[in-house]
Amino acid sequence: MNEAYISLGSNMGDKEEALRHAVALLNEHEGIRVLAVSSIYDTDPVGYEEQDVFLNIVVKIETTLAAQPLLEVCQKIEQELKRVRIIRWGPRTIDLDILLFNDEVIETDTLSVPHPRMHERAFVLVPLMELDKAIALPTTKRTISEHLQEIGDGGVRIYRSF
Ligand SMILES: Nc1ncnc2c1ncn2[C@@H]1O[C@H](COP(=O)(O)OP(=O)(O)OP(=O)(O)O)[C@@H](O)[C@H]1O
Ligand SMILES: Nc1nc2c(c(=O)[nH]1)N=C(CO)CN2
Repeated sequence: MNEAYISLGSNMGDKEEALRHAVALLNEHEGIRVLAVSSIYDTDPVGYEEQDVFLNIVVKIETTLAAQPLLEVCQKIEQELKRVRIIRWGPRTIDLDILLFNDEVIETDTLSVPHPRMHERAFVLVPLMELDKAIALPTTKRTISEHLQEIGDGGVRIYRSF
């Protein structure tokens, strides 16, 4: 059995509904069980700033899937939510990123784990910290709380519990 952490973010339409739907779809997959979900956080956009605020969460899962098939499930969920939203209620979006997969370091054309930008993103570290403070990145050998101390909380604030 593998253990993984996935970051989910949404900044269009009914963001909370998109997060809840994506978590339900993950949990409905026969090879995936959602073990824990962080609170929902309100986060200012990082990178391209001329866009709406995000809601972000992190989930902890156990899975019989290897990392690459797990990525494919995440991408299918992204497509599914985009497709449904566009048809029914206009554009919506959701992003799923694999943060950690066991304590493995994976570097392929399609997948980098740990996610290469996770340790510089408060919208990832703050919710992840809620689930597991002590976990260390196999690349930097530093804990989530050490990385968070370095970058600060970035104004990330709790929106509500999941
Ligand atoms: N750990 C990972 N989790 C999810 N996708 C990954 C990961 N590592 C590499 N990728 C690749 O990244 C691509 C997704 O890129 P996308 O344009 O959605 O990036 P983004 O989510 O906007 O930005 P960022 O990667 O900085 O969060 C996927 O096609 C996937 O193959
Ligand atoms: N606050 C926040 N900013 C972002 C996010 C996100 O999920 N939350 N995702 C991005 C691309 O993956 C880029 N910027």
